[in-house]
Amino acid sequence: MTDSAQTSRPTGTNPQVGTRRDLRITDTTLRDGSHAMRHQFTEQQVRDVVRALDAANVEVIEVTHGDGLGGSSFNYGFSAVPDIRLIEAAAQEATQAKIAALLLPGLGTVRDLKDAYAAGARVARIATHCTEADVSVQHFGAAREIGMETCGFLMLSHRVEPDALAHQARIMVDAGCQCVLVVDSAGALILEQVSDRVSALLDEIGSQAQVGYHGHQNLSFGVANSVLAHRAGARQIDGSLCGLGAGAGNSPTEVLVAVFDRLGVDTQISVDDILAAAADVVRPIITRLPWMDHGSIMQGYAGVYSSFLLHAERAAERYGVPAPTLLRIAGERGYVGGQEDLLIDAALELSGRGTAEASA
Ligand SMILES: CC[C@H](O)CC(=O)C(=O)O
Ligand SMILES: [Mn+2]
Repeated sequence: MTDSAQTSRPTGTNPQVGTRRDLRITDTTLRDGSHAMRHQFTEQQVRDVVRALDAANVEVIEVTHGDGLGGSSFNYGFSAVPDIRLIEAAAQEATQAKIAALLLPGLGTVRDLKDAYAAGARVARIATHCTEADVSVQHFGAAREIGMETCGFLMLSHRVEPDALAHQARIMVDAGCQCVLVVDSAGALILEQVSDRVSALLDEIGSQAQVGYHGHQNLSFGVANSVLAHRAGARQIDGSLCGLGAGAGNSPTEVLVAVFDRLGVDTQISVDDILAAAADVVRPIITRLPWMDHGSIMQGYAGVYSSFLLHAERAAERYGVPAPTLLRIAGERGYVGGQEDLLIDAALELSGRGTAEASA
């Protein structure tokens, strides 16, 4: 069966995207991958990866600290090189690709967004927790005003039902968002749980904006979920070379490209070039290859933000407790992005030392 036979959803009316390709794959090696690299990407590495992705004809390349603009901090980990320098370097290397910057309102500011635009970023990806789209309104407005294309990230999308997620997508679109992504931050969504969310979003916003999907591999469903997302009508899908990303990593871009090619879905990305980019450019620079291990599978199982993995491992080592147990607790308590410091409280509790010592 051809893909078009399986797809009955509208593709949205966003005039800026999706005109040439059946599906846009955005590569986030240089942003989500920054978590796995402890935010230590060098300018040369960014140049090399952008050159390879651009040559393979990837249309959008995301470049920022793992936690977005303004993420470089004591809480999230300092970057080796400031975001703006990396964006500038990326924009210099790209001949056809657009550079995207992620921003979490509260961590990054409208000022950061304008600086990113001045450095060459042309796509603004604004991320909020899946129930807090209202904090993104100002940022979408500012991004559209300066002429940036916009995407919205509804993070930890597994935590709410499809209708509630669609309501949040509506808030983003009304604010100027042109594509809302179902973001499976914990790698917790399984098959129909993705397509049901994509369908609900399309019912709500499909006449005005596109819908996309961003997957993680914690339960190993990133690629399969991406196929179902596309069949449900998603027209933008995220991937990362070698799966480099938080938790067990992202859906590997090179696998997505090969799979969609075999399904007859046109991404306009060269299979040979993207395989070479993963094997020859990214694999050699990876200091820790994300994998489905004890901790990251627990994240998928318990529904925990993927970027908590390294924070949990550090707290576990410091207080002599098991990281997977800490992550399970984070899931049970419903911690969200920004609450990384609570992992330290949980580690203290687990170690029997109580939380009072945290401030001692
Ligand atoms: C900015 C935090 C986070 O890494 C965004 C993201 O990629 C996700 O929620 O999956
Ligand atoms: Mn992610």
